Amino acid sequence: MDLIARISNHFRDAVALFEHCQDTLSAPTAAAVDALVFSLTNNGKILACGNGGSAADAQHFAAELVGRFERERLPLAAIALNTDTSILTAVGNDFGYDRVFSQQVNALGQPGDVLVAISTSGNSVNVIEAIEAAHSREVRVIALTGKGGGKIGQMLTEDDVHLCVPHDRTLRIQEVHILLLHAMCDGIDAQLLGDL
Ligand SMILES: O=C(CO)[C@@H](O)[C@H](O)[C@H](O)[C@H](O)COP(=O)(O)O
Ligand SMILES: [Zn+2]
Repeated sequence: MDLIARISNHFRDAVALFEHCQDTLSAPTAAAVDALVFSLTNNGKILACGNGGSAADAQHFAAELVGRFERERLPLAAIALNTDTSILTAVGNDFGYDRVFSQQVNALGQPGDVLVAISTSGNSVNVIEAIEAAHSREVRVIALTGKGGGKIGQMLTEDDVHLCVPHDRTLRIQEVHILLLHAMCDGIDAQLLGDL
């Protein structure tokens, strides 16, 4: 296959997946927005975490909440748990990489907070342990997964929101995840500031 055809296939596959997710994930994403707005307007905060590309997504999302999305508004309380290299290296070195997020959820999480847990496989152990810590601290979980949801899909409660992208390729799942996170930012702004 030539390179242009190969790239063209990425567009075709992504469009098909986006159309499918439009039908299946719009309603659960609205539930995620409600959970985020309820937390943020009741003195809660948003914790976000993930590995690799999902780490980038978590910090991207936190930046849009603390800074701004499309409109000026008050800063919103959000922290990405994958950004502090001193915490990551100290906890990773002293206790193991599996604990790098749960240690921070245990340090920072309060009842009423929300953990946005991002894992395309649903099987990253440090994200799983962060969800366990969130459950033990009455922190609601919004999980962004793919590949059937993995172990994370099995451990979520009915208070949590599961946004599982029905695809097996990490790159496609990540592309939907960033759309979902942007849709959440837009939904939060619409709830707080009114429709554009
Ligand atoms: O961005 C990519 C691949 O597109 C990678 O960096 C990817 O995020 C990493 O392999 C992660 O460790 C995968 O973890 P997860 O999504 O399965 O939790
Ligand atoms: Zn990637």
